[in-house]
Amino acid sequence: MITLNARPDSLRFDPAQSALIVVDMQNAYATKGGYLDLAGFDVSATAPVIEKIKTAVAAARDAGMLIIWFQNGWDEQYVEAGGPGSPNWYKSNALKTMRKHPELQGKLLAKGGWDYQLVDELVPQEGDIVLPKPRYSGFFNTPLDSILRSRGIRHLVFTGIATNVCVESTLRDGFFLEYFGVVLEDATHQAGPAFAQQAALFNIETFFGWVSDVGTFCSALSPRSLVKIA
Ligand SMILES: NC(=O)N/C=C\C(=O)O
Repeated sequence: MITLNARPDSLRFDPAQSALIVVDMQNAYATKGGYLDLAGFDVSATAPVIEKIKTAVAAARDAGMLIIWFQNGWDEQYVEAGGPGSPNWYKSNALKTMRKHPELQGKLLAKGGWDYQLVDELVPQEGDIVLPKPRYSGFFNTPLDSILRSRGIRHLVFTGIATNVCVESTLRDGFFLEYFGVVLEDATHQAGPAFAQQAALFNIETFFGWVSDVGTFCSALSPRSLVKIA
C-alpha cells in the first residue's frame, strides 16, 4: 500500500490494484493545428503537461500500475458521433467546427487520421490498454468498467486533456460506480479559460475525488520514499 498526499486528504491504495488513466492525449487536444486549436481553444501550454504525463506514466509502470490510454473520436463516416438525433451532434465543438468549415470534414477526431493519433511524445507500451471512446466519459460505450472490475482495480489516477470535460466526466462516472478517483493537476489541462481548470479541480476535490500532482505521486510510488517512511 502507498499513501498519496492529496487534497482534501491523503489516499491509500495498492499500486498493483490501481490504474493510471491517460485521457485523450491526441493531436486533437494537445497540438497546434488539432481540433481544439482549430475550434478556438488555447493549446499553447500543453507541452509541460505532456512531459508531466510521461513522468507519471513511467513511475506508474515501474510500480506495476495498469496504464490505460483513451482516444476520443469516431469512425471516418462519423456514425459513432451520432446524427441530429444525438445531443453530441449539437454540442461537439469538433462536429460544429467541421460544419462551419466543410474543408475540415473527415479530419477532426476521425479514426485513422492525424488529429485522432496520440501525440508523438506519448507511446503506449506492451501491457498497456488503449481504448477508443466515442463520448466524453470513458465509462460510456467502452469496456472500461469490466476491464477494471476483472482486475480488482478500484483506484484510478487521472491525467490528460481536458480536465473540465473528459477527465472530469470519467472521474465523475467512476465515482458513481464506486471507484476512487484522483487527478494529478499538473498533468491535466482545461479546454477553455483558466477558471475552467480551477472549477473542475474544485468540484473534484470537494465532491467527487482527490487532487494531487505528479511530483507527489512519483515520491509516493518510489521505493526510496517508502524506505524513508519505513
Ligand atoms: N477530451 C476532452 O476532454 N474533450 C473535450 C471536448 C471535445 O472532445 O469536444
